[in-house]
Amino acid sequence: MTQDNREAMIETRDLAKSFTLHVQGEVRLIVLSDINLSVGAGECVVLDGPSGAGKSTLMRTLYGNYRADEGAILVRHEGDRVDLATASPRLALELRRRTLGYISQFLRVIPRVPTLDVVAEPLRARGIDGQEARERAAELLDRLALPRRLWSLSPVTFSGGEQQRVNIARGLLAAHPILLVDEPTASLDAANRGIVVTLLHEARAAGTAIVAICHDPDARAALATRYYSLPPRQLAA
Ligand SMILES: Nc1ncnc2c1ncn2[C@@H]1O[C@H](COP(=O)(O)OP(=O)(O)OP(=O)(O)O)[C@@H](O)[C@H]1O
Repeated sequence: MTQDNREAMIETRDLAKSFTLHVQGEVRLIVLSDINLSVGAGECVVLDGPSGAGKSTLMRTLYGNYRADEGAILVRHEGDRVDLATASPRLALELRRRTLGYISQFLRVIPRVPTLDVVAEPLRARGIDGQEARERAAELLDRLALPRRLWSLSPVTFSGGEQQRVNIARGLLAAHPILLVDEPTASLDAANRGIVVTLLHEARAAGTAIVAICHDPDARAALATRYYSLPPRQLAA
């Protein structure tokens, strides 16, 4: 099934983003222009384009970390269609809590919080009881083969692959209907890559719409239901 015969969960309309380099003579870099991307429930669209094409910039703009210069980011949120490009900070936060998840490549956490609580936090933020949230976090950490002896420790000192699995568990636990995933397998060995691919397949089967950046050829092929090529970039204005 393609995006044409299902309703978009997230859709951009003529999205544009540039950066102005204030300390470098006000040079303006046009990174994204005319981005029209539409992702339906159960799809995984992998972003395509050479290094510097703007894949990470698009992900950050879709999540609202970067403000779009032009265009719309239409997100299906609790039965409504919301434009994240113009949403209030309060609505944007609510969207992130319930609808739009982001699994970034690197873990950023408050020091001293145990791993189990780091993973359980998105459920707690939705008002789910601490015990239940921790039990669900534990199931996912088990599936991701993160040793139990690490669960009571802060992940700040974990290895790259351990941190990545904590990040993935945290990002998947809340089962957001839309998931932005940046290099989900970059730091993982083959066995763990396989587990992550399976978990993302399960999310898709449950109807999650996924946008991913993934350089690893095997993981890309396993994850993608479709590719989106970023249009060629204009040079500085
Ligand atoms: N915060 C920023 N300020 C200024 N320029 C930026 C900023 N973020 C990204 N850029 C520029 O935007 C362009 C696209 O970068 P981006 O990281 O989105 O590319 P990418 O396709 O993800 O590349 P890669 O595959 O190498 O990770 C680059 O030329 C980069 O220098």
